[in-house]
Amino acid sequence: MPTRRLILASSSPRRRQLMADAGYQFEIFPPHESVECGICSTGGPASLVVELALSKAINVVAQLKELGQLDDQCVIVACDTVAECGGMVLGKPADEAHARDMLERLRGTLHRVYSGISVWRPGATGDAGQPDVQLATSELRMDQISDEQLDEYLASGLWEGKAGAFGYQDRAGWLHLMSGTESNVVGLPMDLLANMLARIDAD
Ligand SMILES: Cc1cn([C@H]2C[C@H](O)[C@@H](COP(=O)(O)OP(=O)(O)OP(=O)(O)O)O2)c(=O)[nH]c1=O
Repeated sequence: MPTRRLILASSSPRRRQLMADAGYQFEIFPPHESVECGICSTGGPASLVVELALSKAINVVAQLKELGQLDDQCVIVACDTVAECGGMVLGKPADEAHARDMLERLRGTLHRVYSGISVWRPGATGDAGQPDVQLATSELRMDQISDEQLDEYLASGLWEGKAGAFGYQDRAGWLHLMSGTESNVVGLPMDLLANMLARIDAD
C-alpha cells in the first residue's frame, strides 16, 4: 500500500460518494467557497475547470499549512465540473429560475460536461512536488423532456448544487452518454484520478 494521506478538497457529496465507492481511504477538507468567485469563463469551459481545480487545491493546501496539518504524506485531490451547451458555460444554478433556464437550454440537445482535476503532493521534492492538473470531457444528449417532467424535476430540488442544474444520477434515461465517462459527468473522473494517483505513488 502506498504511504499517503489522501485529502479530498471538496464539499461535494457526489465526489465523496464516488471516492468511497471506489474504496479509497480519504479525509475531506473543503476549499473556501470564495475560490469560485471572480474566475470567469472567457477562456472557455476547459480552461475554467482546470484553473478552478488548481485554485481549490491551492486554497486547501494553504488552509492545511495554516493549521499545521500539512505533512509530506498529504496528497490533495480537487476537482471542478461545468456543463457547456451551444458555447454557454453552465455552472451551479443560483436559484430555481436559473435552473429552469439551464434545463430549457439543455433539453433535446447535445452538450458537454468538463471536469478539471488536480492531484498534488506538495511535500514531495522536485517535479514530484508540482500539481498535476488534467481535463476530462464527456458528451451527452438530453431527451426532449416535457414541460411536466421539467416542472417535476425543478420541484424535487435535486438540481441544487449541480452544474447545469441536472444530475445525471437523478433521472435514469433522460441523459444519454455519447462519449467520456459517467464519473466525469457526476463530478469526479475516477479513471483519470486512478492514473494520476498511480503516477504520484510511482515517484
Ligand atoms: C453535471 C453534474 C454535476 N454534478 C455535481 C458535481 C459537483 O458537486 C457539482 C459541480 O460543482 P463544482 O463547483 O464542481 O463543485 P462543488 O461546489 O459542488 O464542490 P467543491 O467545489 O467543494 O468540490 O455538480 C452532479 O452531481 N451530477 C451531474 O450530472
